[in-house]
Amino acid sequence: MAAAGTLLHHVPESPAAAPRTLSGPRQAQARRQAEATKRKHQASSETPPVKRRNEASFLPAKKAAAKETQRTFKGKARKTFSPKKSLVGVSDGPREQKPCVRTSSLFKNNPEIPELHRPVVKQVQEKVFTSDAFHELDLHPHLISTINTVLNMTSMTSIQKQSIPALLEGRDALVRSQTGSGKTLAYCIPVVQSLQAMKSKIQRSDGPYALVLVPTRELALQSFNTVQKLLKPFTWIVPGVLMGGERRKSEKARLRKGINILISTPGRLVDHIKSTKNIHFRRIRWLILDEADRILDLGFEKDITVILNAINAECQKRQNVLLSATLTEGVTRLADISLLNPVRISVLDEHRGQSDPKGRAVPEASPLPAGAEPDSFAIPESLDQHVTLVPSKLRLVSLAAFILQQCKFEKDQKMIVFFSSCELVEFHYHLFLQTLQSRSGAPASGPLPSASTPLKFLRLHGNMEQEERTAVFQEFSHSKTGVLLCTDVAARGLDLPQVTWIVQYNAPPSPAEYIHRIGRTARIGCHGSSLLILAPSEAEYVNSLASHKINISEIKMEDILSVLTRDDCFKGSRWGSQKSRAAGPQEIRERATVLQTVFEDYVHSSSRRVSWAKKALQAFIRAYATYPRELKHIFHVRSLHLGHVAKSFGLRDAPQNLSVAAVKRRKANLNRPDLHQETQSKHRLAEILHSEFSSGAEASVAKVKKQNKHARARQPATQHCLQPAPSLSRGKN
Ligand SMILES: Nc1ncnc2c1ncn2[C@@H]1O[C@H](COP(=O)(O)OP(=O)(O)OP(=O)(O)O)[C@@H](O)[C@H]1O
Repeated sequence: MAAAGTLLHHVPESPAAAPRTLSGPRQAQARRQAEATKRKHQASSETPPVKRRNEASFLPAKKAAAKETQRTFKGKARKTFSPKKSLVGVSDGPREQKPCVRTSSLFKNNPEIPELHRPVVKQVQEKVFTSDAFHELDLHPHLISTINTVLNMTSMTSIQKQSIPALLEGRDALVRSQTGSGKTLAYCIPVVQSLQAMKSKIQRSDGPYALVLVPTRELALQSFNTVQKLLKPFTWIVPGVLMGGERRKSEKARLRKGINILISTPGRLVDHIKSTKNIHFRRIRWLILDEADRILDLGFEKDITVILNAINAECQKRQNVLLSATLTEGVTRLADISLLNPVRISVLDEHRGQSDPKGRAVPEASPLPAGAEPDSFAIPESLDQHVTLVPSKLRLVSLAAFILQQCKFEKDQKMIVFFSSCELVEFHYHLFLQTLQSRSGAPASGPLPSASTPLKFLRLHGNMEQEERTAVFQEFSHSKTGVLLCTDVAARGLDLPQVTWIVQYNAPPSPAEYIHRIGRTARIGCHGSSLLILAPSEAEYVNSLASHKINISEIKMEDILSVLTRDDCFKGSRWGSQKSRAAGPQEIRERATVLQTVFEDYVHSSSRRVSWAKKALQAFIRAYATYPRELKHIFHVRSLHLGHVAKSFGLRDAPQNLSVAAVKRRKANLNRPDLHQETQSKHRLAEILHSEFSSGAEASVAKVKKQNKHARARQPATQHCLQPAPSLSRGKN
């Protein structure tokens, strides 16, 4: 496979540039063509039309764009190398053997980018820290010294100051505070304090006293690490984590020996409830649901029902705590059923403004104030949120340019890019690895751009082996720079230090997920930024966010693409001999086209890669079809231009079979009116969520899926929709 350096030449500059795949008369012919092109090309680049160079608009009206394109190198290249004769592909050979490639009409026929009339809203804000120290709490002195010396923390955060005393009183609680505000310790400290103080000293063989459920394996590991640190002085209390992926046998052995504070993902725990004899919940005193709204969500309902039934069968009295940055009324209502007179703890601005003009947190836990909107979530004050509107064809180059801008030309940047599915992560990871990372910092010509940092890409999603997932998680955690491409598996709870940028390449399905994704930066008072990439047809999503008091400012696409002028890798041949000129819109377009060509060449260099890109495109469309009903008017598959979207997967044309498949599916649906569309998309969403957050017992999951499929086929259609968990369903009715 060709490295980036070899790819970044789109027009042959010399006879030697003819691809080595040709020989004899064809090669001579190609040479002649190349020379002719070069002459024509040079002629045009020597006298670039003044009008074009001074153009103010980056994305001109259709007509102008079409005219423009004919005169640019794209037009020339197209004219000289008609598709039939064009020598598609990449070269594995030395750099002088430059491929001549088909070019991409990136800037033609794009929809107009609308003016973004974003409403400015006042975001809900919370104060992170208090001036109160941990030693002011009634905690065991060894616990306080562990917090001070092992965790290096002295003052409490607002949510800790409110939660710890309330939980130590033995109350059930709903805890809501912004992302990165210290909710983990807000429940871990009371759990450890209460267990170490038990009159009859805990034995390992007693089994679990506290059960902590979290949605993902990485979060399970992270929470386990925190608990383990807090337990340093209390060696007789044993923590343990069940997170799937790991060998079930060793987990069984650990369960047999005894785990007193058990941290698990729901799926894995269900797996053990069903298959491990000696798991029991006789002594459970604490049940913690971290990221409670996620855990009580569609994808986990069945698992949670199994777990609650298992616990309720053995122990009735326990303290329940639900935490999340986005606890909504819906979740609260569900929680009311299993919680006993819970205290609602939140650190809202409204509180602060009314009762404490100095902005200190309210000292006592109290219910949400009457006027507070339950679905307006607090966002860290130091988080700058941005949005950019990018036509589908330009999405891929815009994302790549933004990564280059932040992570190559800025220092010490650490970025997380969210995608809607595992396939999309895999596709972009390999594409960027082979085109941007390989030889990154080694442009095809000219010196290294100043202040450039080598790019490092990592990826994380639910279809990876657990060992690799853990290794990536650790590597990205400890790394100062890098780009992590991931699904929502990394959206909740993960505390990855020093993340400076969050990019959402695919819009999230709900404001809550938006909050959690951006919440991976600007944690515990640090500064961070986020970028949401939307298509012009999706611009209204900004209003939808504003209705949840989410304030977001625009970055123009051309400002993102302009970074390409900082790296001569992306130089169009028209500018070949000219040095340091002011970058005009035309040059930026040419460079964006060169970059797109690099991607297209990579994808089209083998049929395997083409089908892989098609699969990724298919996955994108599948995920696009799962947006909830309230967002369907913004994100509807019908509004996707398949050909344009295909470009963002490096495909030169829209795959024919995709649309046929869609039509077939539509026809099939028409034949089966019993399959309600909404039910179907709910199923798809649930399946995606389930696979994303699977227990790790993949074989059994697949088996269960298969069984379910058969069972569904046998059941009447009305039963297809996911039934709410028995114990929770009453709350919904
Ligand atoms: N009192 C404190 N002083 C200093 N740092 C703290 C304190 N409490 C927690 N932290 C640190 O703040 C970071 C965020 O904490 P944590 O992960 O618990 O946030 P969170 O509220 O659970 O976030 P999310 O909603 O995203 O899950 C962690 O690195 C944690 O170690």
